Amino acid sequence: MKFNVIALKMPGRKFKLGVILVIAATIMIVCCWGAGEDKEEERLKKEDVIFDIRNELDEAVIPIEQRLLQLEKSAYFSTRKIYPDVPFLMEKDRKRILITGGAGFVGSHLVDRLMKEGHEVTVVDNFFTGRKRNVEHWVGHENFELINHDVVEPLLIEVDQIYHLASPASPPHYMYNPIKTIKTNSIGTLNMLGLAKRVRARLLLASTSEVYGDPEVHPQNEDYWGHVNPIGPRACYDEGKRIAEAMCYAYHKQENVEVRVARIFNTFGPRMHMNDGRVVSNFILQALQNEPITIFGTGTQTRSFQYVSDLVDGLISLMNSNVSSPVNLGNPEEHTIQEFAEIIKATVSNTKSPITHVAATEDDPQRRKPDIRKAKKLLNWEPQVPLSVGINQTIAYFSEELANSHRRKPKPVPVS
Ligand SMILES: O=c1ccn([C@@H]2O[C@H](COP(=O)(O)OP(=O)(O)O[C@H]3OC[C@@H](O)[C@H](O)[C@H]3O)[C@@H](O)[C@H]2O)c(=O)[nH]1
Repeated sequence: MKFNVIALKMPGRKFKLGVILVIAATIMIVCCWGAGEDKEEERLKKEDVIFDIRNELDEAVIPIEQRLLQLEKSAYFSTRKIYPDVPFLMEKDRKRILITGGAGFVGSHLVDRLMKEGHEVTVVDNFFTGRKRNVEHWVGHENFELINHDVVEPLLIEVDQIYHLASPASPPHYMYNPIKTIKTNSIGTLNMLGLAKRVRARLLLASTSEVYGDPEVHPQNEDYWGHVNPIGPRACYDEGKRIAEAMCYAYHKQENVEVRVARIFNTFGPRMHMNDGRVVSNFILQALQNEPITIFGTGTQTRSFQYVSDLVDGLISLMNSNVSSPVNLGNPEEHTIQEFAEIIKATVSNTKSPITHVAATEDDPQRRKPDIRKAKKLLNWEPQVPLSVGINQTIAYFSEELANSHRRKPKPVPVS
């Protein structure tokens, strides 16, 4: 408008100047306009580039985020343990139970049964022959506790019942450190009886058919006093268990401690140690690996084998009974060791193992078969699992153990 005013006031030259100014202004405006357009274009381009980068980043990041989420979920579920079903017991029915040697072969099966009944179970084990893996499926459960402790040292813990199983039980294991075996069965039992006395708990001692030694009475009933060599290689165990029984009855008489004594005959089943050294695990492992089945001596010596679940039933019945005198727990089906080797050979499919004889062991009991009339009458207990069923379960267990141990074996280093 100002240009026009000038132009109007000064016609001629002034008009030209006005026109020039108008043109210049227009050019400026157009230029500025053009520059503005360029900037806008640039901005849009930049936005496009940013958009593209974002898209590419999203494409790369989203799968990573999803994978992380999956990993988080799986870590959560793998650390969140699924326990076997445990019923809720009312306070008056729920017992606090201590199992010494509870990570061992028999002990761990007893743990399973008592946990599944809904009791509070504390395991004490020094892991000499026991293994954490036998009870690891309960670790972390609110009703379960695992204590690494040697019963040779005193222990103070509030419980209602004590199953005292702590002791090596296989001949090569208990002979490996005979002094320790004696200490475990004598001092260990003394400590547990002292605990039972203090907290007014009932104690069940896992004694053994070995208290009958190399028996002159057949089958062995609870009244038989036994035939034990007190200075032989087995003495650490059979005399150890005899003193443990004597201690139980001394505490019972003198201190009114409630005691139960189970004389356990040969027992077998899953969770026996690969290096257990007893006849059942030895023969099965030899047959599975096509190695010679080694009979110690002539093979005419006899044994009667019970499956571990039957023993667990018997132990619980005895603990909860009012029978304070010793009770045999075993399966009376008797076999010579030669027969037993043949049974294993016939049951392990496709085995090429020959049956061989090696030197007899010193003081090996020649005949053993439990008289279980007392358990039948007073506990209404007798074994339920036939030998063939138990053997098949145990073969399946050791096959799996062998497969796992081969998987775990390190690969041989190639020779360069
Ligand atoms: O490889 C073997 C192992 C063992 N045997 C024989 O098989 C028989 C049984 O021997 P084990 O080692 O299995 O067990 P034992 O009967 O000698 O002792 C057992 O008795 C009862 C329990 O208290 C104990 O678990 C254990 O001491 C013995 O006659 C033994 O000499 C073999 O012929 N070959």
